[in-house]
Amino acid sequence: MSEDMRELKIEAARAALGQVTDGMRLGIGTGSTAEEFVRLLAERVENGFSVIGVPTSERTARLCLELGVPLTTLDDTPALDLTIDGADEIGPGLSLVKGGGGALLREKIVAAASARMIVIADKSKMVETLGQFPLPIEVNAFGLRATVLAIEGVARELGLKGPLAIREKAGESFVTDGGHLIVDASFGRIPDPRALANALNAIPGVVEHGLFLDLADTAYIAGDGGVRAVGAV
Ligand SMILES: O=C(CO)[C@H](O)[C@H](O)COP(=O)(O)O
Repeated sequence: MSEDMRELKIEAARAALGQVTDGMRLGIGTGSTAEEFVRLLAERVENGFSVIGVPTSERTARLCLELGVPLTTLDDTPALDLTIDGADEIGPGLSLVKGGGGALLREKIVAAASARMIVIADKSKMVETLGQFPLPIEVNAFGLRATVLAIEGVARELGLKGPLAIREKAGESFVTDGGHLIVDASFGRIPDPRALANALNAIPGVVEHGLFLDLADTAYIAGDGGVRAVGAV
């Protein structure tokens, strides 16, 4: 990642930090942009700021523990004030594609348990139509081939085309924190994300998918001209 790109992620994270107030219960996202947020948050915590966070992945949990950000679980703290997370694509109405880092299931559970969700990203994530980034679909390993066939079936019905790939890491199937697999669907364009989300939700082997609809309230998008807020501020 270039230094300029990292700087944009830090700027977006800094804007989101401005919305965090003392005592908040936070959902803490996953990915390189969310990690810049964790680093900034840790500096505030070191200076006496009191927050408690629910991490959306083991990776984020490790970074928080390393930097001294206090953590809790959703079982102990089931209602959160604010979740701050990155995204792979940000489309119309703050519809999102998430899951590039494979944490979409916990990310969605945490976002849904939060009163508010702020997305932080550099400007490259803004798109007119979702789908250029392959859509991550978390699936149960049991019946994988049947589930892939079912996903192909709903895609066909919705006029979507494009290969489905089982995600791999270091030559092995990638396994999520929840013990599931990820199917990356390269549809290219998803004109009706809601129809696709509903159809995927109806497939038993699909655990969750990376379409985040009606979850994000605000996005801080960093570009050359500074940080732009989209949505409610
Ligand atoms: O959904 C995610 C992880 O599951 C991330 O938020 C998404 O992949 C963006 O990551 P980055 O900030 O590194 O671009």
